Amino acid sequence: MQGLGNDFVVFDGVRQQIEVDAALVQRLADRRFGIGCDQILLVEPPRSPDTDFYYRIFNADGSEVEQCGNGARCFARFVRDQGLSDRTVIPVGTAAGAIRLYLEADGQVRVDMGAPVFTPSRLPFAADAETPDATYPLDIAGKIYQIGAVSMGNPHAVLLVDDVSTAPVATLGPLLEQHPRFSRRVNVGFMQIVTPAAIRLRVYERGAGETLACGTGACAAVVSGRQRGLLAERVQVTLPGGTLRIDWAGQGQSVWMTGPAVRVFDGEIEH
Ligand SMILES: N[C@@H](CCC[C@H](N)C(=O)O)C(=O)O
Repeated sequence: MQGLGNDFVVFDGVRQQIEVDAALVQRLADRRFGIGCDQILLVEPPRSPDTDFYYRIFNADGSEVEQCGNGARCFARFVRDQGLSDRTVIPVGTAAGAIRLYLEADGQVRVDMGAPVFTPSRLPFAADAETPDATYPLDIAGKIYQIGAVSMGNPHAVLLVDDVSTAPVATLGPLLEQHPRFSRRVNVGFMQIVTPAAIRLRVYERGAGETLACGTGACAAVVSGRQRGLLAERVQVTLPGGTLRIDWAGQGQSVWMTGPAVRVFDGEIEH
């Protein structure tokens, strides 16, 4: 499946027993020797009575993580297409808490991603104290960059750039992803503000490298832009793979993400 070109192998772990480990994920995610994907998603039975499913996410490098926005939209499309659910509103448990997926009449999927978290220790990010705009100076290879630090269930660092097309994603991305102040690594967003209602964004993802789109990255960028007083409540986020709509009313409120989710092919894996 794919959401704006951020691609996934999705497993039905409700009807079949599946053991996923890092070696299997790395093998399947390999674009030359495997199927190829940015993340592997696992649909599992619910772990609490207020949810219909449990959603697990593995990066291409084998690491299991807390949240994935584009994957959440694909998750909704998958459980409907596979006949695992006939609902249009689907509550789903994740390692980062419950989210709600809404299958819209026009084919788009809208997701209540929950409220962002700014407390540095909850990303985790090493900082003396939380700042009002959630930005922090960070020394990267001897140069100071001002980054926004936001958790959308998973950790994000957001940098402002003048032009995303020339942003140093391939060089600065990995240095920031592995920065020692982010003890569990971090997803790195490079955000260009076009107008208060439109941004361009590229994301160097933890455990996957630069992807064509990152849903939680889009949410984190809009939240960080709003915390800095630069963005409106509704923002069109243009990523290399397409456009997402992100809505965030402010502190304590859920971030809403709306966009497409596409099944590319079905298959069986022999083992
Ligand atoms: N592509 C995703 C995010 C996947 C997880 C991320 N790389 C992490 O390690 O937190 C999205 O659409 O949000």
